[in-house]
Amino acid sequence: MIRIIIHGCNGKMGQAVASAAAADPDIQVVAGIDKFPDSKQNPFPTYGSLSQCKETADVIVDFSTPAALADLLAFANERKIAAVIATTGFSQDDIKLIEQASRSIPIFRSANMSLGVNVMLELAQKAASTLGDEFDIEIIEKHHNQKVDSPSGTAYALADAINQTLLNSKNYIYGRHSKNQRRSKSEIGIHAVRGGTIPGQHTVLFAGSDEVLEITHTAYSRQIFALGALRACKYIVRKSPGLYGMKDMLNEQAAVTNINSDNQQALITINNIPDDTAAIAKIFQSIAQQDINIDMISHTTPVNGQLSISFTVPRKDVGKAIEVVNDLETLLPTISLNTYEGIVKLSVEGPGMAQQPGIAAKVFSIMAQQNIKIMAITTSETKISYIIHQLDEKKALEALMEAFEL
Ligand SMILES: NC(=O)C1=CN([C@@H]2O[C@H](COP(=O)(O)OP(=O)(O)OC[C@H]3O[C@@H](n4cnc5c(N)ncnc54)[C@H](O)[C@@H]3O)[C@@H](O)[C@H]2O)C=CC1
Ligand SMILES: O=C(O)C1=N[C@H](C(=O)O)C[C@H](O)C1
Repeated sequence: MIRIIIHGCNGKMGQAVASAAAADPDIQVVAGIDKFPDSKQNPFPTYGSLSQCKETADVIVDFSTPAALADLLAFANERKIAAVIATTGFSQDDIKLIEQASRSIPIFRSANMSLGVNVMLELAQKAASTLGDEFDIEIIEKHHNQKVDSPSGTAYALADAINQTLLNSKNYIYGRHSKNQRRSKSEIGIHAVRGGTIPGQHTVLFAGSDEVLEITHTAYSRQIFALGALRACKYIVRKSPGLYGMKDMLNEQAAVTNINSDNQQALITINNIPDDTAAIAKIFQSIAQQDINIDMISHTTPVNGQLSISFTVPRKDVGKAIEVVNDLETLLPTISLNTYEGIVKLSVEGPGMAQQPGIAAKVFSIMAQQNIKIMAITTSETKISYIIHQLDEKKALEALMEAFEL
């Protein structure tokens, strides 16, 4: 159970977080803080200031106002509890304060807790990297008539992400009222619309010659932000001091999304190959000439001028592959061959693996605990593949699935 304090609990978002928390069996709201503590009836103690709050908590979640930041950070630091900061409208000095505090406590900060906007940030960066030099970029955000800060924190986050992709070559222009001059190429225009109850909409518009690309995210309720904030609480509570954001959380959660096993492969190891690239090329050329498809390749570093190479081929082609290697013995007399047909290739993959250290350590620790021997390993940015004996397949898969909660 994670115990949270909601800072700004009587506001629109504070109330949305309280409702989402009530429906989450892993979260308990131990207290709320609000400048107007009596403006709502809450099922948890509600105080007018942080200094009155004596409840013990794991995380403080902030949807309040930038003016409350210093007290919030002092409270979290004194109690040594993590903070999820969702408030927007911070100044550069405020952001420095948050960075400073994150040296002592774990802090999660995001101007937008929804999943969609965080995918949108990446889409906008991708579009900017292709279109940015030739297309004009404008950001339009629409929010309810109670919103105080303008432009929205999300609009800034989108502009910053795009500008970073474009090597900070753009400057921001906020509206064009009374500017009687043409738009320059180096601008990102940012425009805020306020009205009614709109929970939040952001559009990035790439306008080119005779074509326009628009990327739009629409929030239909505040629940998406509340659920994102609770997800952030569960993430930040087990972190060491530092500043974290949605990208860190989503990458970590996407570090391993898939585990596959393939028992249609055989492993071939060629030992004592001369440490000569031409010899390695010759081996793979000969195999290719027989139309044999190779999957994994791993090799040892040379010792005494010789190395070993292991690779997998479809089981049906093992006979052909052995013949090829035997035929090479005249040209490469030192080589010797081992084949293993009773093997399985396991692949552990996930798009966030590239940004997440420790996945290989976790995978192979699990294999070690299960006493499973590893016969070959290859990796890509998003995948670790390795060979084990087929008798170990079931216990390896069960242990991996449990450890990565798949
Ligand atoms: N990161 C995200 O995904 C989202 C962020 N927000 C941001 O959250 C903030 C709050 O938004 P809303 O709930 O719509 O505003 P709101 O005005 O409805 O709520 C703010 C609450 O904070 C309280 N408050 C003001 N000063 C305080 C202080 N010194 N100590 C404690 N409480 C104080 C107010 O009394 C109010 O109840 C805004 O900055 C908004 O932009 C809003 C939605 C999503
Ligand atoms: O104030 C709001 O409502 C919202 N604020 C955040 C922002 O400023 O970007 C996030 C969301 O758009 C709703």
